[in-house]
Amino acid sequence: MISTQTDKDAVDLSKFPADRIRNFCIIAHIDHGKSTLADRLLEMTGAIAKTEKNKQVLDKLQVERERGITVKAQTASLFYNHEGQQYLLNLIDTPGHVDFSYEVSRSISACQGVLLIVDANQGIQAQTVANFYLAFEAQLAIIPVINKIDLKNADPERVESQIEKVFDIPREECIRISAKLGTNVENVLQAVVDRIPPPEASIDDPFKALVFDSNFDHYRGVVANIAVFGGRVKKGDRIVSAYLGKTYEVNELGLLRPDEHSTGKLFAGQVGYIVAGMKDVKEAQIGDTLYLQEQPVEALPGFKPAKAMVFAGMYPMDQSEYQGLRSAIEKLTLNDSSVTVQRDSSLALGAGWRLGFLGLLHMEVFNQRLEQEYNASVIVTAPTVPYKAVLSSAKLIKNRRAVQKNMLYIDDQRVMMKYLFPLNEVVVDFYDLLKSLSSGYASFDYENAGYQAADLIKMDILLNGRPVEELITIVHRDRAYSSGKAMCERLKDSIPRQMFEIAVQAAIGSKVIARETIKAYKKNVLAKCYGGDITRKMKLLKKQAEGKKKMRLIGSVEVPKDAFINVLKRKQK
Ligand SMILES: Nc1nc2c(ncn2[C@@H]2O[C@H](COP(=O)(O)OP(=O)(O)OP(=O)(O)O)[C@@H](O)[C@H]2O)c(=O)[nH]1
Repeated sequence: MISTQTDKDAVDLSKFPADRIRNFCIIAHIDHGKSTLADRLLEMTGAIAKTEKNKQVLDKLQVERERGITVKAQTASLFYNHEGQQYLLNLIDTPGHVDFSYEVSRSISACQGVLLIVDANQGIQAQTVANFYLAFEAQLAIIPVINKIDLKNADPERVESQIEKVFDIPREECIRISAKLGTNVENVLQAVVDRIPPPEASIDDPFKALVFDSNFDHYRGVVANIAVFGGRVKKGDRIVSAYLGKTYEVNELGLLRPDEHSTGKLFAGQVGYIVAGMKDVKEAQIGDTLYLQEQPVEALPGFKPAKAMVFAGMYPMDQSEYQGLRSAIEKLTLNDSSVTVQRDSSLALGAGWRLGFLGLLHMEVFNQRLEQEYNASVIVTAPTVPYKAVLSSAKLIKNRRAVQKNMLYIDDQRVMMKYLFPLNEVVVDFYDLLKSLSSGYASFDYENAGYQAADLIKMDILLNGRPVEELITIVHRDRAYSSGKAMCERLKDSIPRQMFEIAVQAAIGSKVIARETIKAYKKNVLAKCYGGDITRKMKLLKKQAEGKKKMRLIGSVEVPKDAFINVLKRKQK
């Protein structure tokens, strides 16, 4: 699969004191070419062979290759000869999408510098700005790289002006490259050595390492990626995780090139992986500090657990698949500690879970991985965002919509605007709408601005006067009517006629705001079967009985399971 260099067994890490190490990551807006540049850097330093097969080497997951996006940050150590010296360059590839900015920030905490990639045609986009600030606030050296200069409509001049204006970085510092063709990529490697400072880490200090990523391996348990901030660690050492205070023995450790390459030890300034018998990624929390049992140190600052912002119900398509889905979700969350899982059950969909994600793409990727890697068929309900409810008898608070915070002209064609939005408005279809309204030109990023009071109400859906628990939604008062009406219409289309009339209503408190009626209809499956064929009659009756099994009874109304799925499921794009 991935061909690695042949001298890989001959690494003497003690030959790399901290001053000949550079730890950096590549940050950019989505699709600006991070993974392509990473591939070129790997090729040029001999970590991988130059073949078509090695496209997007750092994007290991199937979903990453299919969607062409990076979800999980990957790390690779590269050896680079510069002016007669050999350097160890630790490259951390990072995801570009908003949902994964948490992964970017933890990768950044292991680095001293970043390559900030900007597409020569598209120029600065929303995540270019968001990622720049993550690096800027962490006081990292920032090397602006203008990529895709081979494109016919590339305009590196204009992008350099944007970089000067928005980030206050002199245009002379920009490196123009084509990651695809390899043009000027050598200059990027030189700039990494010349402009990024080495890690300030002394081998004489006690061992101290930052966990910046972790994966779960079925045979070895947790494989944690660490940046060694001081001292040294070797196989057999007893280490402690500062957060949980648990002690472990180091079973294996080494470099990622990008495949694991066991070295038996790691020194100050180096980045690598460590296996120490941890059973769960929650034992190797991102941002946690590791130290030697006999040399306790103060934990590194800035530990910040990931926070779920979008929640959705997940149910097996059929309850007989519950165990299988449970084990698939467990396995997947073993690798992704940012997903929260709570058991849930629904009258309509049976037993399932309520899962929390960093954002919508994160949720979609999780779902796609469940289906692709675990062959699970899942019903995903409409996503919701967290609310804080103040229970009071009457007073509801003033309606708040998007509020403009500021505006900056990046150049004569582009403007950057900041708004305060209710998260609920953003997570569902805002991004798609923005993209289609702007013919794909606008880009968007968001960060959590905390809870804000809003005029939200609980909306019930009633079937013949009986509320259906799983269809309760929280809506903005202004949207209640349209969303109630849409839900009633979708239910009407999904519930078959029955022997009595069915009222489908949306209500707020005791007030009905929308109604659809399903007319009575007596379905006699035998009507067409006059004559004597008894086996055919039996067959039809059996089919009808089977159909009934797929129904749920709400009051006296039989509701097909599909109806819930149709109403609860997010609209397919
Ligand atoms: N013409 C041209 N295309 C490029 C260049 N670099 C990357 N691309 C193309 O741009 C697209 C996106 O490149 P990726 O490397 O996947 O982008 P990315 O930034 O890693 O994307 P995410 O990981 O999803 O954030 C791919 O189709 C690449 O082939 C370049 O220098 N020139």
